Amino acid sequence: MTPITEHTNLEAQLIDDIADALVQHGFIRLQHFLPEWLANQLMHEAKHLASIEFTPAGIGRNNNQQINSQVRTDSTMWFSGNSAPQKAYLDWMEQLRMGLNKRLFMGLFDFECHFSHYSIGDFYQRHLDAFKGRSNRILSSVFYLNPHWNKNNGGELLLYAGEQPSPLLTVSPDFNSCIIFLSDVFPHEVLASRCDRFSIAGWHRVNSQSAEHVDPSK
Ligand SMILES: O=C(O)CCC(=O)C(=O)O
Ligand SMILES: [Fe+2]
Repeated sequence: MTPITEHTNLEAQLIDDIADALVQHGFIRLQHFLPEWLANQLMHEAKHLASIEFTPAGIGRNNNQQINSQVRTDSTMWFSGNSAPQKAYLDWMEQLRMGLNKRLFMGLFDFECHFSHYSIGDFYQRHLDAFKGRSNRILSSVFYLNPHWNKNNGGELLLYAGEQPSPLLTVSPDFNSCIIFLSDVFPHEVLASRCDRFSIAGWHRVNSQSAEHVDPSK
């Protein structure tokens, strides 16, 4: 296996493609997003930590986080950056942050993310990750860690165009694939999963100090 210390760089071409897609469509779906060895290590870490470190996902703000099992039932663990695979993922997303700022002047300030585990029957109802002008979350990304996912497993992410009732995009949570979208543009939901489903949900944010309303996400 390739050692985790191997230097990984996001190709300029990939950042160009992401930037172009965000301008044109507001989202992009990517296969083979990370080097295979890194995706594997993240998958193993998620599976290992799921039973010992993950906790029921919260909804709401910092000090007033409530678990609302009507809205979502997954379990999560925020990245601390303490393990090599977490560091490598954060580094990858940092390169994306800088690349997008350079190309699109998005003013992205930082990135935060958590592992998610949806066990059998878990779902996340239709929601927006950010409300226009009221959140510092700008760009949502979901990276998937599920080899051999098939249609019978459910657990698709549905992405909607605004209030439209039928989805714009149905995303199967396939291993090493990723979806990136503008946080305040696309409502989305996770259909009930019929298998264990692992992912990393993350947000590139602008500086909350300069946001009109501060809306911490964790
Ligand atoms: O896991 C997914 O496909 C999406 C998760 C999500 O929407 C979120 O965590 O905000
Ligand atoms: Fe979301």
